[in-house]
Amino acid sequence: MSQEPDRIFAQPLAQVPDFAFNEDVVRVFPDMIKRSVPGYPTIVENLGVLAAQFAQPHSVLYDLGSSLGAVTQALRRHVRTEDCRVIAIDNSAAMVERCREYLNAQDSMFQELLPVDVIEGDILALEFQPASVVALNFTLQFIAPDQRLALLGRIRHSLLPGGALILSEKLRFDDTEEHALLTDLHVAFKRANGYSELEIAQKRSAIENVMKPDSLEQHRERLLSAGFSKVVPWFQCLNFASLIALP
Ligand SMILES: C[S@@+](CC[C@H](N)C(=O)[O-])C[C@H]1O[C@@H](n2cnc3c(N)ncnc32)[C@H](O)[C@@H]1O
Ligand SMILES: O=C(O)C(=O)C[C@]1(C(=O)O)C=C[C@@H](O)C=C1
Repeated sequence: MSQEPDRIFAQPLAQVPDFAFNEDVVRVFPDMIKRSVPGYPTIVENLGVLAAQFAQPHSVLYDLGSSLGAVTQALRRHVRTEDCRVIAIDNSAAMVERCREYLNAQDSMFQELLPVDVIEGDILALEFQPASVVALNFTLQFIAPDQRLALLGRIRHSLLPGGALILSEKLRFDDTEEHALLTDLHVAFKRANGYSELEIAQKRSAIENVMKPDSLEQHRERLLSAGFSKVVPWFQCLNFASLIALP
């Protein structure tokens, strides 16, 4: 389980392909996401702390778009509620394979962790079981915009009283100046983490067709349309935020 530094976009590419969660990305993903998403370690750890407040006995905790299982590991570090289990799901075979290795390593280091199932599958086709916590940590932005409301509706339907959806996303801003300022500051964050101008530019063109961020207002309105009763932002660092949505 070697972890490599992210150099995926370091060399000039004749044509930048669309970003995909393939084996090359899997190899560098922990480094990539930490150096690309301001606040990522804080969000992940506190997602576990939040989840412990919402977890209900005898229920499922979902990690949707689990990648290498960082959120699942945080859930297992913090949630002690009786008879809960985690279902982690991702449609990238390479991510799922490596995620299982990481979780086996966590199992061998700690006792009495929540049981976990790691499923290779599409969250749009998932039949949800009654859930107390659903985490969508930087996953909804990769779902086609016209599928987002239906997915959130199905999540809302599966949530038990007292549970919560925790949704983290990159944001866009309707105010042009605010959008430009926070985009520039995000570029400065990447530069400070060692990414070159070339890496930043090529990554931008790789993700622009596959990742479509919404504004905070769009998220709030869509969550309310999906049947959630309350939307509470609990974290924002530059143009990345995390929200709690209550059933
Ligand atoms: C930015 S990563 C999520 C990061 C991860 N949640 C974390 O906190 O480390 C987005 C993930 O969503 C997965 N994904 C995208 N669309 C999906 C879908 N329809 N069904 C399942 N997984 C999906 C991708 O394969 C990728 O691993
Ligand atoms: O906006 C960017 O440049 C990003 O790298 C963001 C982001 C994300 O938010 O998920 C995009 C793809 C990678 O998974 C890691 C980070």
